[in-house]
Amino acid sequence: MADWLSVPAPAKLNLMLHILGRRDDGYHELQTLFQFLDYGDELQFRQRDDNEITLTPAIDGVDFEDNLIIRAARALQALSEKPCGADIRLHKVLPMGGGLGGGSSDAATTLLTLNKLWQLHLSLEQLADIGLRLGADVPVFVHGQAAFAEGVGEILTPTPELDEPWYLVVVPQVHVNTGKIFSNKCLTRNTAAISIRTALRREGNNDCQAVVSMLHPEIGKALNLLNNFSPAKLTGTGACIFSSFSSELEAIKVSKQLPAEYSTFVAKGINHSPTHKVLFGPS
Ligand SMILES: C[C@@](CO)(OP(=O)(O)O)[C@H](O)COP(=O)(O)OP(=O)(O)OC[C@H]1O[C@@H](n2ccc(N)nc2=O)[C@H](O)[C@@H]1O
Ligand SMILES: Nc1ncnc2c1ncn2[C@@H]1O[C@H](COP(=O)(O)OP(=O)(O)O)[C@@H](O)[C@H]1O
Repeated sequence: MADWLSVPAPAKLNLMLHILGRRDDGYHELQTLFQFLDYGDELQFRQRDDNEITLTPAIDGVDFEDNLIIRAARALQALSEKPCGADIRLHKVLPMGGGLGGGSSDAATTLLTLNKLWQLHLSLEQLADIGLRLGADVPVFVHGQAAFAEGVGEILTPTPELDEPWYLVVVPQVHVNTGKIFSNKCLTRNTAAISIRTALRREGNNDCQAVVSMLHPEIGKALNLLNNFSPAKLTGTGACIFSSFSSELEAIKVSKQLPAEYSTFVAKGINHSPTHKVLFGPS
């Protein structure tokens, strides 16, 4: 029996998120700055000689074939001429619908790992194209580099020069439906394009913040509270919010001053995905 291979699926933050317009297919043109966190889910893979894919444990409320891990595995199986299967274990840490990209990161880790185990020799570009069909955020996890993203999130310019602070992330106990935020009539959709240089100065906002705070007042409340300590922003379409700090200690200190009912974690911003470090070695 083959050995288990453990591979991380990190979270991401959207350090800014501007909505520039809406395309004919309903998707929105964005500008966003992605950075990874040294915090996330963990997947374990064991190759099988038959065509079976197993996944344990199941995620509550997500059907087996709808799980992005299974959808990613199926997409690669369809491209293989020989039988290829895998047993997959998932240690889920990231909140679902939290704007931390957990599902997309799980999918990207699955694409990268099975491409290697099944010796499919697909390029990162090919895997990112497959990933984009699973979700707009999958390509950045496949490429594994902090990046400024345009289009619907698939036109990526790596930003290795981004500073790597510590973040305090607050996890409101709310599930935000991304589609509902993008279809809300109050959403701002006409922000002027900015340069990467401006984004790297962390001057951008999150255009979803007003609508998300209106639909989920508890998120607005958490933003106001965290703003008392350090400027706070929403990641993606929420629900999570974050502030940056120059040290881990400072972030922990603020987390201890928040009401006890707030669920929080502290993590470091990183420009290179730990998934790539495990699968391809240090860059
Ligand atoms: C906007 C971001 C920023 O990171 O939000 P989060 O999901 O991370 O919060 C993501 O790109 C989201 O990516 P993901 O969550 O994979 O969204 P998808 O499944 O591709 O799309 C969900 C729905 O959101 C809308 N959508 C998504 C992305 C986009 N650029 N324009 C859109 O209008 C579409 O209605 C789509 O049906
Ligand atoms: N492996 C997975 N992990 C998380 N969510 C998944 C997964 N597979 C499918 N989903 C679905 O994708 C939705 C978005 O999940 P997630 O990526 O965690 O949130 P977000 O895009 O807000 O960061 C979930 O609500 C769930 O229905």
